[in-house]
Amino acid sequence: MRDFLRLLARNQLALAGLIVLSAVVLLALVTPLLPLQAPNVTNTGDRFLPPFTEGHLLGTDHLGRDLFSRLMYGTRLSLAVGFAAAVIAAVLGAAIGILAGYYGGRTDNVIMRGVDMLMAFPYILLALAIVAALGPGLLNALVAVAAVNIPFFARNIRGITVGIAHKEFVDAARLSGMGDMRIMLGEVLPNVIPVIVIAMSTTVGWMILETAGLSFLGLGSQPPVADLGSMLGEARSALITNPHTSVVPGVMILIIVMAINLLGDGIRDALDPRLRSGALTRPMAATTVRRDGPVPEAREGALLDIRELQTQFHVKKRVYRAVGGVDLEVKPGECLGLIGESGSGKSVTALSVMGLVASPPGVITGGRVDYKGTDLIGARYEQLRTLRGREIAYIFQDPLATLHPLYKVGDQLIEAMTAHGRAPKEGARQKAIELLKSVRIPNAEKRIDSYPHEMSGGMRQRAGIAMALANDPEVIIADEPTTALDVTVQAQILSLLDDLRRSRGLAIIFITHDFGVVAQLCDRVAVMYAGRIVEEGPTAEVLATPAHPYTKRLIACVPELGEGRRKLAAIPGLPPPVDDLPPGCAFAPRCAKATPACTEPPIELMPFAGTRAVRCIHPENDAAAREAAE
Ligand SMILES: Nc1ncnc2c1ncn2[C@@H]1O[C@H](COP(=O)(O)OP(=O)(O)OP(=O)(O)O)[C@@H](O)[C@H]1O
Repeated sequence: MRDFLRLLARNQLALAGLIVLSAVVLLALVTPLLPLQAPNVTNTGDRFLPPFTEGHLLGTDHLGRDLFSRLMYGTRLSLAVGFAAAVIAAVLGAAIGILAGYYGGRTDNVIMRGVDMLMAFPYILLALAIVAALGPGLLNALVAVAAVNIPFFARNIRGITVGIAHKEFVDAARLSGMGDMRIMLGEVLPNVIPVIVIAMSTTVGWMILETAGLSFLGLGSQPPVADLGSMLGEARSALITNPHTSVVPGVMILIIVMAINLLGDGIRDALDPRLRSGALTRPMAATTVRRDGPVPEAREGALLDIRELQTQFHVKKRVYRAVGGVDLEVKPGECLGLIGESGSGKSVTALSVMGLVASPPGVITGGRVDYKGTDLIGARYEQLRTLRGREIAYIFQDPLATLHPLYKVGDQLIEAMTAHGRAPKEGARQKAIELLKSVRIPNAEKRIDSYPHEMSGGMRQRAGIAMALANDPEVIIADEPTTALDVTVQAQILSLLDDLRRSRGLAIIFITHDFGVVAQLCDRVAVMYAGRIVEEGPTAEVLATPAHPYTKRLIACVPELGEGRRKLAAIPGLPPPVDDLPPGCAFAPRCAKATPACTEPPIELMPFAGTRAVRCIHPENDAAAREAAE
């Protein structure tokens, strides 16, 4: 709540709306206590007095009634009716939406078709029809305004409930024996409340306007009682001769509705974390590049050479240094493992290669990614587009997130092959079947016509690999492609990738948390911590004699079969937040070997034991590694 208020207060327009609305509501609440003239007492001798006449701050209306007093009482009534209508519409609409979305099937059909029928009428006609049936009066106007707004809430909430009703936590609640009502109130409702609040805050202004509209037509508040709409209606005949009688309620309606809308927008932004972080802004086709320093030279012999890569996220005034100067290279036919704790920057490094980090908020602020002599960081979007998928392909952890749920796997494979215009459309289906066979999908001729949801997790992952292979790429970047799979399927996929790189000379960057996978597949391994490479070298050497204390602790965390008595040595503490990295070695606060020198910047990646590199001034196994190297 405190966070929400802080965020709301940061939005100056919303804050202005909040202040104005609070002032109006406060005045409306204390109106009966103020020494105002009676709002409904007529005095025809004082008709149409102009504003600032003595005793009448805003003048008088056509019956000589004090406009200031009528304005205050009218505002009170309009606000009460508008808010009441909003609450009624929100409660009933949300209840209808939750019931329809939760039960689905026939219940959903019957309820939503009823809602559709209500929505098929122009809303003002519907409101007029309801008031005509119930008779004019403020209470009936309230019922009418609430009724015409119920479908808006019902549709919104139903849509969200449909998504939530099939989530795992709802299934878990069902399995724990909870009844439908308890699940709806305890599991679904808390998840839709922010949406209800947002919808209410943005619609309450309409409802005040709609009530004012009905009163203006004489169907809402009845004389002599004033609300803002009826005041406008009564002032209609004197619009030209005595404009102040209409300007006074008109300006008040404008102030209230503007304040509510500004506040509503602010509430929506503060409640939605994606809007705050810029995640909902449409990302650009390629990551923004803002390199201030010199661009490093590429090294000889590498197919893909990442040099001093720096990628940051700029969220408002905060800078998240997700990748802080990463150096990696991979040669044809080589597999490089990239390992590190969650949040260490592995995925952002991989996505930066092809400019796939969402901008905003992502920005590449330095370094070079060299592919066959081309600097991909500085490349134009058109150039990146021709290379994406065709020369450098990705395999992601969750194939469901990359496969389109509405298209058959085969069609998606064919699209991947023909998108770059390399493969002719004829014969593409046959090639797709061959691709599925090459990734060992059984019964590929039939499976090509399956939708992603009809395949098992392992099959989908293989289909993802087939898509990555569709254009015979030179480099594959695999971001934890086996984390979600069981060990047998994982082993099959790893041996498949191993075969492919040997037979096709593919270069693979394999991102993982798992040292077992690294040992099985990778020639070399790079260990990442807090956005930097802390150790790099041939896999067997790094695993046998880890040089960085972090690598050593990371390996010690891996359980070993048959070593049930060994105590797993968890690393104390947590990685540092990337928007507040410590100076010097980022691992120092968690390292048993740390000395004051470790906290003095900078600590470079230094050559170690011939073939390796380590970013540490007190490396482990120093002597052993040197001996092994000799
Ligand atoms: N949109 C964003 N805004 C701010 N920070 C972000 C954003 N996206 C990623 N980050 C930060 O960048 C850092 C690196 O994230 P990244 O996804 O590369 O980690 P990772 O090592 O791949 O983790 P995992 O193994 O869990 O996938 C993290 O600290 C993350 O919080």
